[in-house]
Amino acid sequence: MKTIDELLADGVAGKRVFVRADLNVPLDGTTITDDGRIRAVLPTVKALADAGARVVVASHLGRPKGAPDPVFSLAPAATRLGELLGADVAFASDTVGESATSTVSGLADGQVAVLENLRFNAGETSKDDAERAAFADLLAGLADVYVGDGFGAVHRKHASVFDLPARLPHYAGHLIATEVGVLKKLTEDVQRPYVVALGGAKVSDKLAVIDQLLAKADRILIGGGMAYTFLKAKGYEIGGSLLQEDQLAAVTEYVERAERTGVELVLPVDAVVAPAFPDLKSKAPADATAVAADAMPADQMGLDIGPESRKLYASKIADAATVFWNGPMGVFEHPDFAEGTKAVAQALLDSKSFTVVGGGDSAAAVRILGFDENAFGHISTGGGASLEYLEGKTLPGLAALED
Ligand SMILES: Nc1ncnc2c1ncn2[C@@H]1O[C@H](COP(=O)(O)OP(=O)(O)O)[C@@H](O)[C@H]1O
Ligand SMILES: O=C(OP(=O)(O)O)[C@H](O)COP(=O)(O)O
Repeated sequence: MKTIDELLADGVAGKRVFVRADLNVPLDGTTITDDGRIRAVLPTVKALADAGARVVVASHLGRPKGAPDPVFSLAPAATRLGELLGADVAFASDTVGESATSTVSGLADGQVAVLENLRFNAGETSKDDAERAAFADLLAGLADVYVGDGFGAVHRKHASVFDLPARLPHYAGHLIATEVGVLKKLTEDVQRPYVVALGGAKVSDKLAVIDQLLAKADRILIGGGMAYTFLKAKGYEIGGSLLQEDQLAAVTEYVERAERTGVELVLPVDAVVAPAFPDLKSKAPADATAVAADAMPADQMGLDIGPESRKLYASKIADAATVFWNGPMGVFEHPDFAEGTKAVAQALLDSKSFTVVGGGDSAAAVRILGFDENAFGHISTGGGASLEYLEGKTLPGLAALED
């Protein structure tokens, strides 16, 4: 894989360089609540701009449905990128249309532009190769060189991640090079006990990775939204909690396989429940109570691991040599459901292990809840991406950067 250092050594002055970033930041309206992913791509954008490139930054944000949707505009991220760079950043109000074309052709050497959300175009995420290729052709028209630096999206076979690099000279940016460098160590030479803590809301994606992780980790702790599919599979009432019905049989098999192979698969013994999903804006009290995992009322939903689970998970992390954690244990954005995530973050810091925290929301949670991000071994900008890398999968966005 060629890195940006080679590109810079060859000279990029005057060239249009397409930087596929992951600027998928958490938003409260148009306010960015954590800008970690924007800061993470700064070294690449700055190095290119300083070298006189015309830098075209592109990203997805959220999961719009292949058409423009103002809720998912990248405009706030473009503004923040400009503030962090200390320079004006142009913003194109579309991705491959008139605004993008004129914005890119108006760039002077050393200037930066951000395109509107890639996922406003159905071709970006299409499963149809031809539809993706057609969109990648349009993107390729905007640039001379491609730099892949959106680590959080390298597990997606999307046009800007997978198809576009094939059409342009391509290089890995600083962020991807750093992320892969750290995660590679966890696949090659992991110190044991190796504990993996999983949570979050992308339940379907994350349940699927357990299949491979069972062969790699010594202990897997299950929290967040995915816990309830396990509890349901045990026959428990889970009320209105998140449920991945089509994976009930798979999780039953995971539990059996873990028992057979001596992997500890640890489930919550209690949960913090409430009658409805909390208001994350007002943060009004949510009528939360802690109940045993096998006593969840049918008219409530599980929104965090409970106090006994917090102690249990901390004890399972305490003697680890390596911990990989992806996915908040609960709806940490609301104070009534943040304790599980806080307890796991604290347990990582209290252990003497090498700690890796992965995922946009997990990394944001660590910072928003007041932990010192530098106290962790590595904070990865990708959750699904780092998990799939640790599974040993070939990631489309990394394969596409190979020579
Ligand atoms: N029990 C739960 N029910 C619903 N949402 C949850 C639950 N636990 C955690 N979450 C949500 O999971 C989200 C993060 O999930 P995800 O995107 O999978 O993590 P990451 O970005 O770290 O990979 C957070 O916004 C949090 O509110
Ligand atoms: O937030 C992301 O992934 P993550 O939640 O696994 O860290 C990436 O931006 C990828 O987004 P996607 O899961 O909508 O493809």
